[in-house]
Amino acid sequence: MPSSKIAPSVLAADMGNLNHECQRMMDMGADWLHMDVMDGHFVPNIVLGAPILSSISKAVPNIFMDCHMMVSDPAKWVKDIAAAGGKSYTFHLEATDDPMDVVRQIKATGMRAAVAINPGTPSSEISNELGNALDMILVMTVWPGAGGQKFIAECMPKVTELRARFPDLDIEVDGGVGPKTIDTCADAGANVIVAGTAVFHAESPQNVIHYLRTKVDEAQARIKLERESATSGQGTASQGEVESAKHGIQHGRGVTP
Ligand SMILES: O=C(CO)[C@@H](O)[C@H](O)COP(=O)(O)O
Repeated sequence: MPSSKIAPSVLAADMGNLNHECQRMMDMGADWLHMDVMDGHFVPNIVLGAPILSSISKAVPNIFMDCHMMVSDPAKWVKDIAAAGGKSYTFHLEATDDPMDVVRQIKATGMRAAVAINPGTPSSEISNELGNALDMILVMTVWPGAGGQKFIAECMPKVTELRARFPDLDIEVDGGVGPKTIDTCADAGANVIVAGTAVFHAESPQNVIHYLRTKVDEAQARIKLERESATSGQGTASQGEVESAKHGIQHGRGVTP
């Protein structure tokens, strides 16, 4: 069962104080920091880049930079982002005709490899061969390019389909995700949660991070139970079993946060 990971999106941070903002989120319990890199071509905006990421990785110990590359030429930036301290490299399926080659180049640097799909791209575009070569799939729940947009709930069936096909893969959602939309994401099977506005602009980012994590852990326990019931031929897990799985989480048993 993939563990929950909460990744505040730095796009919503105070851009003049990035080192401090990243450290603040680490102190508040973030697992990863989601770094949106935009080239002004794949999307209309220009944000971040390897020199800035390098500076952050030197200033913030133990940071895990989850780099979301909204760029037209994904292979071009692989080595630079790795050298800057990137730990995970997500490129857009829409930006390349040869995703397997980009994955190979990412893996050669030691980074984790991930593919993102836009709201208009069906999950069937991710072949089994590609999915099995990845560490993570990112299902965009807004059109990429800006923070603070409205969550597109119609993307959720893609998360459900991908979770069924790749039970152990990290599946990330990004865009308009926060306390009001986490249930639908978690129930569909997402375990990596990117949240920009909802976390950085919260009165208590710590509480929001904790809430998002709890919702994912509960849903993952339920999904696991349902999968086990289905494979053991016992049918669907009873409501009592689901409740007891949740209880285990609330009391810190059985599930690693
Ligand atoms: O990649 C993107 C937007 O292109 C996201 O990472 C946003 O930055 C998420 O921001 P919120 O919708 O959570 O404010």
